[in-house]
Amino acid sequence: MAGTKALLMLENFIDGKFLPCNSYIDSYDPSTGEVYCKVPNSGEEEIQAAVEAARKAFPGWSSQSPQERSRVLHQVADVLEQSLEELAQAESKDQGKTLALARTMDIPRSVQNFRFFASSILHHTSECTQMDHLGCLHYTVQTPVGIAGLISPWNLPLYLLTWKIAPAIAVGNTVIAKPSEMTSVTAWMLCKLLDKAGVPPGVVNIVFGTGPRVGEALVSHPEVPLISFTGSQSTATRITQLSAPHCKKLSLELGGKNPAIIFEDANLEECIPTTVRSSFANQGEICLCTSRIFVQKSIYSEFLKRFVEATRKWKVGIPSDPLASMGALISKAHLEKVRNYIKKALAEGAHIQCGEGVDKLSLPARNQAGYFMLPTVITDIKDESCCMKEEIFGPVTCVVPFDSEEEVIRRANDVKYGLAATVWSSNVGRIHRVAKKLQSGLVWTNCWLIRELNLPFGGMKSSGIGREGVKDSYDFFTEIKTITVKY
Ligand SMILES: NC(=O)C1=CN([C@@H]2O[C@H](COP(=O)(O)OP(=O)(O)OC[C@H]3O[C@@H](n4cnc5c(N)ncnc54)[C@H](O)[C@@H]3O)[C@@H](O)[C@H]2O)C=CC1
Ligand SMILES: N/C(=C\C=C\C(=O)O)C(=O)O
Repeated sequence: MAGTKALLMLENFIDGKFLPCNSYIDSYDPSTGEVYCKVPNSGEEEIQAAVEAARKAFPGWSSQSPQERSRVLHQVADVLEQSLEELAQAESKDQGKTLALARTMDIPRSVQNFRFFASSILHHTSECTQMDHLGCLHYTVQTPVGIAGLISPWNLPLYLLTWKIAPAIAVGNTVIAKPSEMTSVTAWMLCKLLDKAGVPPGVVNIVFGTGPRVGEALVSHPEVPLISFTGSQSTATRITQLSAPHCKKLSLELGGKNPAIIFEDANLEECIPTTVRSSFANQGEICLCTSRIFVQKSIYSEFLKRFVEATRKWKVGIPSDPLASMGALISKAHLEKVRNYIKKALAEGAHIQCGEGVDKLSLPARNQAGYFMLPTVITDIKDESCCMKEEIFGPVTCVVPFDSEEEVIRRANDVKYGLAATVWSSNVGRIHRVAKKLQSGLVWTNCWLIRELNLPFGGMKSSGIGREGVKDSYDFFTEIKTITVKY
């Protein structure tokens, strides 16, 4: 038809070759609501082909020296860096995030992921003990597990996919990755760059499709001894059930209901802009985003006034708008899910200080069908509300007062999640004391999202199992063995 744009057709990448699929899934541009891409709707057949390719490549790749694998990973980082703009444009169009965020966060961090593990792989040491009285020496060795199954989400597509691929292949595994069917384009673009970077065929295989179909085929495959997953708790439960008969190694990085705790001695000049960003960055679609803000009563009114003013300046716009702080949410269904939480809050008697249903969102005509909403601040809401207990994963945050340190720690911990938290105070003793008592795997104090890749990343309680980082990822993607030598 006249004016019909050609759809972007993705293909699976198996054994270093692009292969078509016999059925496809529509993939949407979140800023327009239009189908612009077709993603392979793969299944067991494609997973079996990927397993055969990964199995064939494993001996060669795992026997390479760390130095050689490091060299290849640096080359992957180089080609990603050279394609930064193209990748950023694609990520923004596919996920709905602003182009500015893709340029400054998503793609640079994808590059860093490869560089980081290319370096760290050269510095791991093993352990050794002596039993001289028995004439024994004991030492450990760590070897790659084999074929790593990697399942990544739609919120930080290339950023989180490479956070799994890089360590997995750095230690000598081969991988089968399944990105989210909603954001598959940059993974497909990565495949095109792997050959250029000298990654041997079969080392990285990317199979596209839905979770229940191809995701479960990957999770259930007996030759895939390990699954690294980031996404929702419900899916993690399913993956755990399916992998249990095979006793697979699992890393589950799940969601959060992250508190910000703001004491009366906080530096509000720093706290407010950072807490706006921690609440609404990437449309609030980051597992580390703040969605509960506890403010000490003596400064509650001042904080709320200034926080609402600052939130109203957090501009929603089309992703290519250089002035936009926030783009479109990932899907129509997700937008409705987030909006329903706001309706539930209103039904419980809460107040909407700004955003959805209060302020007006103006968009160009071609973006009216896009999945946009305003950053929304809810107050006068009870701790028992679903908006204070459940992961909304959108640009919605609740602001509530508290009196004492003991009270706020109890309330902040009173959720099933335990991923991240921020604490704001100029009293360093209080910072250490509160941070230690919070049930969170990550606590940022007087800041947010300053990432130290060398240290463990992950959550407790329903926020997941396992950690990722230099030693944690190395230990996860390898099997450790203790060898005793009697002399
Ligand atoms: N990073 C995080 O913490 C994320 C949390 N979420 C939460 O999950 C909610 C639902 O988002 P979804 O995209 O549906 O997340 P999801 O957990 O269903 O999807 C994440 C990945 O898992 C795959 N998957 C889904 N079902 C599967 C199955 N049965 N077996 C194997 N793989 C499967 C998906 O295809 C995707 O690649 C969000 O609203 C948010 O609350 C979603 C994405 C990221
Ligand atoms: N796992 C997620 C974010 C990780 C961020 C990082 O490693 O810096 C998520 O949003 O699901």
